[in-house]
Amino acid sequence: MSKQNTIRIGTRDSQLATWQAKQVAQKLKGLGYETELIFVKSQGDIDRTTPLTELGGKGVFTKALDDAQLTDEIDIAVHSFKDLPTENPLPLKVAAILDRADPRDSLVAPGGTRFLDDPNYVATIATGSNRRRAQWLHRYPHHEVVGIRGNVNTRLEKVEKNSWDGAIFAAAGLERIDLEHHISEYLDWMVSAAAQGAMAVMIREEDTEMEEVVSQLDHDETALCTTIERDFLHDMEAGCSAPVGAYAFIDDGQVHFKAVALTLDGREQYDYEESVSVGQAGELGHAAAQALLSQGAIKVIEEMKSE
Ligand SMILES: NCc1[nH]cc(CCC(=O)O)c1CC(=O)O
Repeated sequence: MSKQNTIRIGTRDSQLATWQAKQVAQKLKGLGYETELIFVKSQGDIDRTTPLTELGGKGVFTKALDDAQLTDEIDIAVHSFKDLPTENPLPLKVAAILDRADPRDSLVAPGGTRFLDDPNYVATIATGSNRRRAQWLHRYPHHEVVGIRGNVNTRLEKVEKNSWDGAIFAAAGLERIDLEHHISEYLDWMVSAAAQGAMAVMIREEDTEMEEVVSQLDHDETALCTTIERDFLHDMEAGCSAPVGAYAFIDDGQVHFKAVALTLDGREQYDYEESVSVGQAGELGHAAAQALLSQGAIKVIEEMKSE
């Protein structure tokens, strides 16, 4: 790739996706490359009402970008890594995983969070995610969880308009577009989605020039942690809409990993927690899936498959 050629960066057109693509553009500029943004609408963005679980699940947000890449309309695509299916049959690959932002889930509660302390109050919480729903109901079995769809901005609007007590958002999504003041509480007890808060840059598999360019953006520690998380998700064979969480972080040469799988109603929860040295961490995601499946989490997967 000669530096005078402009790198065409494909992105969805939501505010968050645009912010993320601009971040990549800025980093590439810092390395001396010219870039241009190309906006691509995904089915998930066009149809904003059908629940994601019914829209065909896997890849509803990524397919349009994949197509644009395969037809050479764009050179690279910027994705929220958690939106990328763990299996990819296309001749495309992730060439860089960027330094992770805040991985946590957060609660937006326009009327405050005091209701959380009242064991008799039947709160209504909005989320479109089975993972968030199941973990919320596990902790607050007397609450009601309702579905919500849309990008970060439209979901926030819905929370302001409805009489729900709260809605759950990825903290990174709100922070990136300067909406973190809406966060009422960080849900430190909730296990995040695999790769939440991390961005991935995709290239065409054969594009060695782009690979050389983009791999300069890769962040070793984030790559290791998100690989463990996604190995776990993959082995749970549960897909992106499964009530499964996974989070790894590195501290002082140790990888700390937490994984969780729940039944959709949140009544049963299977937990895994392990710390190993960085050099030993390669199989951690696979080991966690093995452990949880043999403890009975196979039930979670069977439930997902019958949905
Ligand atoms: N599910 C959509 C999605 N994909 C990535 C993010 C936020 C940014 C990230 O987690 O990297 C969000 C919004 C959310 O979950 O609230």
